[in-house]
Amino acid sequence: MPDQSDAAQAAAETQQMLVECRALLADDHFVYISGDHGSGWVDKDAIFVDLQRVRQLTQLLAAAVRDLKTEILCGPATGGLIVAQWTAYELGLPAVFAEHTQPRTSQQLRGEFTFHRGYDRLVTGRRVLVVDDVVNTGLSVRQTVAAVQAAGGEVVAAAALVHRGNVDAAGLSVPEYRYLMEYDIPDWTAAECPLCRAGVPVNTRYAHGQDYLDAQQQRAADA
Ligand SMILES: O=P(O)(O)OC[C@H]1O[C@H](OP(=O)(O)OP(=O)(O)O)[C@H](O)[C@@H]1O
Ligand SMILES: O=C(O)c1cc(=O)[nH]c(=O)[nH]1
Repeated sequence: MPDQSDAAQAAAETQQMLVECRALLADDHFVYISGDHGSGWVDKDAIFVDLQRVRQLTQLLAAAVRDLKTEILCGPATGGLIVAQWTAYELGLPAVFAEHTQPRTSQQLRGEFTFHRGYDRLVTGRRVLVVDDVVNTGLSVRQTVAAVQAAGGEVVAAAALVHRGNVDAAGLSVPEYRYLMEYDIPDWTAAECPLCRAGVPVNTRYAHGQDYLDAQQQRAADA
């Protein structure tokens, strides 16, 4: 376990890098992959285009998980895949990814994460670290954990660059959960969203706003 001053230093460095690339968005109306809504968004796409920054962030994450005696890393595609691969490189370990190949439905913005490409065989009997870029409701990590366990892997922990403040290790179904920084911005289920009630337009440039509006239209057409 990294000591507290190292963790505080890593959080400060992470926050500074995310502010520099304008990845921390607030005071708007976003739709998340879980279907929840919120006023903030961690724009990981602004991080991933700068490989020096990805390298620095994943060096910090690697330092935070080095003691876990992991044998292989696994992330949900797409953001988790990128962070899992770069972190694995820093640790000198292999990495695989889970992906959602089922199409989006009018009820769900995406399908479930499962293994393809024979990657299930690479986690069988191994100590696995599940890695995501941002953990919000934890749905993506939980589905990835379930895929690893179904394949006979042992999940030792989950790790992320950014924790949105909504879930803990128990909620992720993992023994330990480590992250570099917390960005705790309000979010709600779609039904309880005060921004919807106030008529604030959904942001369609970032996050999943456009898919949400398309699905709404589809439901109206199906009714
Ligand atoms: O904790 P959760 O509620 O599951 O939310 C977090 C997930 O949402 C994002 O993925 P997203 O589907 O937005 O995009 P991506 O395909 O670019 O990773 C992010 O990369 C995490 O995987
Ligand atoms: O819940 C999500 O989908 C999510 C939230 C967030 O802040 N950033 C992100 O990339 N995904």
